[in-house]
Amino acid sequence: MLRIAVPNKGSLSRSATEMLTEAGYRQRRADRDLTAVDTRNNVEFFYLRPKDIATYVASGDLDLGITGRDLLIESGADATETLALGFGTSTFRYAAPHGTIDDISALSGQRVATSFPTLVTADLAAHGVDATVVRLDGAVENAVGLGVADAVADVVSTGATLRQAGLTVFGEPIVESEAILIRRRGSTDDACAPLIRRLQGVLVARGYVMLAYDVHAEALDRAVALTPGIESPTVSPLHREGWVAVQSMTPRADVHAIMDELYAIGARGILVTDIHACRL
Ligand SMILES: Nc1ncnc2c1ncn2[C@@H]1O[C@H](COP(=O)(O)OP(=O)(O)OP(=O)(O)O)[C@@H](O)[C@H]1O
Ligand SMILES: O=P(O)(O)OC[C@H]1O[C@H](OP(=O)(O)OP(=O)(O)O)[C@H](O)[C@@H]1O
Ligand SMILES: [Mg+2]
Repeated sequence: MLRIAVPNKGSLSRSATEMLTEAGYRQRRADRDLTAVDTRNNVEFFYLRPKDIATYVASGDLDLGITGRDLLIESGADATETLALGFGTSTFRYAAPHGTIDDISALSGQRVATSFPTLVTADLAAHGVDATVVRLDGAVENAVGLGVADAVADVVSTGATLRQAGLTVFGEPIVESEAILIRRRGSTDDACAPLIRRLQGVLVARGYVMLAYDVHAEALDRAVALTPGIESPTVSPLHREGWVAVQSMTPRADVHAIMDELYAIGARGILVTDIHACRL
């Protein structure tokens, strides 16, 4: 039976469970459940702290796991990113009170509070900066105001927490993070392939819509250039002389602009439908 690690709480938990449900897997019934067995698909899910997931996957005790890219780097575990999952996006950044530290080199000799000490120690070393890393468990934005640090390095999503604490980011983002699917380094177990393919299918179903329209055959080349699809669009004859019907998978983010352009070249009956599941 395939064994998969899923975040049990925190920012990634709900979206991870939703994505697995969308991929056709049975998930836990209650938020407090720590395991769930999907007998139909022969998969067992273990709900774990996202920070611990890389450790379980690297040891080989679990086959695959969902965690954050920043957490994988912080863990130093022997696991690799297999698939970016498109949710839980954040940046990991340095911040300090406005008008104090505004450059990574200025961290020299200063104290940096973080709950990601491995990641921050490595980044400071990469910049040749000798600073003291203050290890905290969370709420690190308070550390400067309370006097235990001069700067922080933390997850930034909306930036609201930093603003409230009177802190401003500086330097390039240390990590651009999102939820990722991980597996043990060097693992080539074929048993993992169906789950990976299903999650890829969910990403495509979420990222694309099915676009259908009618267009005069004379404008077909221009229409197909706008809607090339993934392989190639389906073109079928219409009863109406000189007209064809086109069906094409189109990136969701672009669909309204593409519909405007299709209309402008004479396409009509333009319909957009969601894709519920997909295997390319
Ligand atoms: N707004 C956010 N706050 C914290 N982590 C976020 C946020 N958005 C995305 N993430 C990602 O979620 C992961 C952290 O999840 P984790 O569950 O450990 O912490 P959390 O969401 O802060 O929960 P808690 O601190 O309550 O345990 C990281 O990969 C981080 O990049
Ligand atoms: O940019 P924002 O949208 O404000 O989000 C970022 C904040 O959210 C997280 O804290 P969390 O709520 O997880 O608390 P914690 O620090 O105790 O982990 C993170 O550590 C930041 O503090
Ligand atoms: Mg947190």
